[in-house]
Amino acid sequence: KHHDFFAKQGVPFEKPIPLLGNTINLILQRESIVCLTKRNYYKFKGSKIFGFFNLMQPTYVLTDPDIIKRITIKDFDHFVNHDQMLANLDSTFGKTLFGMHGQKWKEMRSTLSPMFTSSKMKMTYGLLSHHANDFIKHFEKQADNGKNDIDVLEVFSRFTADGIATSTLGFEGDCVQNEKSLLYKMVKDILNDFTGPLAKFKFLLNFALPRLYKALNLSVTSKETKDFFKRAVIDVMDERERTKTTRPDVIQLMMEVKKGQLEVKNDEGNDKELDGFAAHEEMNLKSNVKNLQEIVDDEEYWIAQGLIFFIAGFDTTSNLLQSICFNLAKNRAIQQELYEEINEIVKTLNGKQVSYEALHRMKFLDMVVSEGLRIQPPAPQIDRFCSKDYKMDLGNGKFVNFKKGDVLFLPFHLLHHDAEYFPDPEKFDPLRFSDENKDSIITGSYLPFGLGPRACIGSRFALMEAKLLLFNVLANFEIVPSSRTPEKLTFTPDFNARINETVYLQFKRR
Ligand code: HEM
Repeated sequence: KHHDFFAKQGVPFEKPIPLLGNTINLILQRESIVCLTKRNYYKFKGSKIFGFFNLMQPTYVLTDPDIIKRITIKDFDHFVNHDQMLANLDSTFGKTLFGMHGQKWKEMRSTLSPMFTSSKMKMTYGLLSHHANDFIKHFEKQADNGKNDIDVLEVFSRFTADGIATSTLGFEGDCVQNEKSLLYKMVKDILNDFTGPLAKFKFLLNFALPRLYKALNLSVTSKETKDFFKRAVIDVMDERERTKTTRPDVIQLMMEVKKGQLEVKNDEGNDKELDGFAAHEEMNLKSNVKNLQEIVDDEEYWIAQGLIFFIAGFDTTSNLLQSICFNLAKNRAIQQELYEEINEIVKTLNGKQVSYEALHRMKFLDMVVSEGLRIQPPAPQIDRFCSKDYKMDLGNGKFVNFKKGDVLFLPFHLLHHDAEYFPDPEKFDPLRFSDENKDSIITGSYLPFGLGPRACIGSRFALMEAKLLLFNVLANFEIVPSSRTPEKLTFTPDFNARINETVYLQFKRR
């Protein structure tokens, strides 16, 4: 039906096959979405944009940083939302910040953003650093018991699950200390809800036959998951209200929002000096408040936010930590330089935990984390949905007319690995982010947390968590490859493009 969609616009594309479009290799699980897009990224790079048939859905792939900047920042009003498909997939997901649309999204975003400023992060830092201590003790015990070849994603997932539970949801998860932790089982189930084989089937069904999907009343989030977040968010709020207890976490901030006691100012409480290079700077949305009361009174919205903070926060950060540790094990000189920076601080601590300020002032640590986010961005691509027609000037005498309903892809991973923006892109080189070099990074070519008003709301939390864990791990252990460490990291052959290999590493006590 849409066969000539791109041809009419003069946009280059690869010939699709009926029904499956350009996704045959994805469906047959032969290659990942990243590898699939990569071929055409280089073939059509000169055109700044190319077409891709995601099954029957024509999707524009943007390859030019300047165009990405215009779509995500300057002309954001035309591209406020993500693809509606996600909201249709699951009604709870539709109420998360990620799934919300238009005016309601704007109001929710400006309501939630004060929760993620650096001043609020400092507030939750104490809870997190307590977990970092537990984590190190656990690692030491493992090392003493001779267990020294560790699946790093598994342990880091346990740490990030505990981190999100304690500082976002307001309870102790006990995932690191207790192998059989209930929360960790829940976490695995949630991940499976969204990435398991049944989820893949539901995604496909919703994509190919949306009316049938709706008629069958299917959803991705299971009843157990919804019940869990109801208990973790609504019941906890009620309990605190009843017992008049408070705790420095996101639930508390949500309670303040509900009562209208948290001031809604997007740029409040940020400390640029302490934010990492990759941190997203929140933008003022200037939205007229129309729906806020309706949102605040609907408990489904708060359950949904608990869910999205968890999904968006725990898997991404643990994947980032996995890739950084992998690269540090492979690049020992870089690891040594980072250790020396850490050790300078450790010497001043007298056994105490590093402070928020000292952690965030560490330059080399920030460079290593920024490079980790470049080489293996946990979200390898993201979409935008055109909600108002838009004529894009490609700057080479050509124009593309985006129509309401069009879907666009921003291929973060490919831009991060494009030698035009990052020379010798496969090399793990934190110096790209040194004071001398970082200003030459082109906006729109480095997007680990996305760009513009819709970028990741939790970037400061993620950076704080990753830095805190790396600090503690490297202060106590040297990371070395084991005989089971993979040579390189590749992607799962599917749309999720997760790391395919199990990354085993050894942690030697210093
Ligand atoms: C290394 C860790 C993380 C990475 C790489 C990451 C990356 C991203 C990306 C790429 C987006 C989409 C941005 C766009 O469309 O331009 C996003 C959105 C989002 N992230 Fe993160 N994220 C991380 C951690 C977190 C954490 C810790 C939280 C919460 C505690 C979080 C909450 C969210 C939410 C709620 C959204 C949707 C924002 C909206 O649509 O307004 N993320 N993230």
